[in-house]
Amino acid sequence: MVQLLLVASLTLLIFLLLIARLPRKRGRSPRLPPGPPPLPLIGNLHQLGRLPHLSLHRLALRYGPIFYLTLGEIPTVIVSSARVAKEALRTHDLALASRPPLYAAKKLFYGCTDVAFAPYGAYWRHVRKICIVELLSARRVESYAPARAAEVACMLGRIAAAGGVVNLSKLLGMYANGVLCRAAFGREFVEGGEYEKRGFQSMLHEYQVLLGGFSVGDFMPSLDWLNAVTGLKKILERTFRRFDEFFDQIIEDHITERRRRRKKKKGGEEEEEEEVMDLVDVLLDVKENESSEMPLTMDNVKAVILDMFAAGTDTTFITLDWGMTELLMNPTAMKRAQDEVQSIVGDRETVSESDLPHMHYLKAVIKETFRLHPPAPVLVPRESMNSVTIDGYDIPARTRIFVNAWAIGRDPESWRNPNAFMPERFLNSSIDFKGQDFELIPFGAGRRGCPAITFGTASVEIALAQLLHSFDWELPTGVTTEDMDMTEVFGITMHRIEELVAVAKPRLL
Ligand code: HEM
Repeated sequence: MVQLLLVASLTLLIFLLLIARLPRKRGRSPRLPPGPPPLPLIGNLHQLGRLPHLSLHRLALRYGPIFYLTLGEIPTVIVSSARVAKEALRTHDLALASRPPLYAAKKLFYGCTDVAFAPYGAYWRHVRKICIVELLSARRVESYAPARAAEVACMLGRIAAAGGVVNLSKLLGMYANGVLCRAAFGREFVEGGEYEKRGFQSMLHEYQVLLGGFSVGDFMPSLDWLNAVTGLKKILERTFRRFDEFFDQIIEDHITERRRRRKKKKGGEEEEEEEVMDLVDVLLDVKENESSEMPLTMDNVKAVILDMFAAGTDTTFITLDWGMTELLMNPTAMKRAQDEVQSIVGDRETVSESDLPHMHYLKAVIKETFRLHPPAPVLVPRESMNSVTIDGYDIPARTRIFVNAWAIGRDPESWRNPNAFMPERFLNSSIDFKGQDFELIPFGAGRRGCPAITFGTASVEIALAQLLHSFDWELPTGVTTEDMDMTEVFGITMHRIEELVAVAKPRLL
C-alpha cells in the first residue's frame, strides 16, 4: 500500500513537473485587419506625408474600411467609413482616447502638456475640464461676440479699402487670427501692429507647418536621434523659444494689468469700463484660485493658450476659405444663401448673431463645406491604450489609429453624388457635425472630440453671413470656375493650393 502510494505520488510529481516544463500554449495570434505589407518609410512617407488622406483613401478602396499597416516601426490602423468610425470612436471611446507622443508636439507644446496632444490620464482630464468649463463654455463663447463683431467690421473695412479685387484668403486668415487674439489676449490684431511686428502671424504659420511635417522619430522611435542630424530638432527649439518669449511677455502684461485693477478696486475706485475676461485672464484666475492636487504651472498655462491658437485659427480660416471658394464655383448656391441672409437681415448693415439661428441654408452651406473639406482631413491621431476588437479584428494596445474624415465625407455608401457641392442635402436631414452622426465628423467625436465646436462655428457663421450680406462676389475678369485649382495642400490642416482672389461689389449702397 505504502509502495503504491509512493509510486502514485512519484507519478503525480513527474506529471506536474512535465506540465510545468511543457511550453505554455501561446494565446491565439490576433486577427489583424487586412492591409498592405509593411510600408518602407522612404518613398511612402513622401507620398503619405504630402496628402495622407488621399493615399490612405486609395489604400482603403483596396483593403476596406479598416486596414492595418506598419508605418516604419509603428503599427497603424486606418478607419475610413462611418460604420467603423462609430465603433472605434463611440464603442471604444475610452480605449482609444490617448494620443501618440509626436516629436514636434513634444517640442512645441511644453512636453505635450496642452490639451490636444496630452496622453490620456489625470492631467489631460484636468486641462480638458478647464477648457470645457472655463474657456470654451457656451457662456464664454457668447462673451466673445463683440470680439467677433469687431473683427468682422475690420475685415469689411479691408475689403472696401481694396476697392474691387481682393485677396480673400489673406483677409480671412487675418480675421481668424484676429478673433483669437482678441479672445485670448484681449488685444486687437492690426496689420503692421504690435503682433505683426513681433512676427506673430509668421510664427503661427511656422507652427502649422512644423506640426504637419514629418519627423523620422514619429515612425521610427529608435531613430529619434536623426532629428538632430536633419536639423528638425534645432528648428523646433528655435520656434518654441520665439513663442515662449512672446507668451512670457503677454502673461507679464496681463499680470501687471491685473495688479493695477486690483489696486484700483482696493482704493474704492470704480472701473470706467466693464472688465472683459480674455482667455489668458481666465487661465490666470484658474491658476490662482486652484485648490486641486494638480495646480497649473505657468508652462501649462502657455501650453493651453498655444493650443487655442494652433487648433483654432487655421481651422476657422480653412472653413471660410473653402466655403467661399465653393460658393463662387456654385453661383446658384451663392444666390440662395444671399437671398436667405437678405430676407432675414433686410436693410440693416450688420448681421447680428441673433439672426444666425434662422439661416438654415447658410448652416447647410457650412455643413457641406465641412463634409467636402474637413480642415483636419485625417483626424488628430489616437493611440489605443489596451487591445480592442473593431469590426471583428483584434487591435493590439499601443496601435496608432487614423480616422480619415475626408474619405468618410465622400463615401458613396453614406452620400448620394458625394463629390458634388449640394448644401440642399442637409435641409431635410438631421445630420449634424457634433459627433453623433459619424458620416460627418469634421470635429472628431467622443471624449477626445473638439471641445470648441460652439466657438468654431460661431466665428465661421457670422463672418460668412456678413460677407454674403455686404457684397456680391465674382471671380476676377478672365477667370472661370474651370481655372480654379481645387488641389489641396496638407499640413496638419488642409488648405487649398491657391489663394482665393475674388471681386467684391458692395450690395448696400
Ligand atoms: C472649424 C473649426 C474647427 C474644427 C473643424 C476643429 C477640428 C478638430 C478636430 C478634428 C479635433 C480632433 C478630434 C478628435 O481627435 O476626435 C480637434 C481637437 C481640438 N480642438 Fe478643434 N476644431 C476647430 C476649432 C477649434 C477652436 C476654435 C479651438 C479653440 C479655440 C479648438 C480647440 C481644440 C482642442 C483643444 C482640441 C483637442 C481636444 C483633445 O484632445 O481633448 N478647435 N479639433
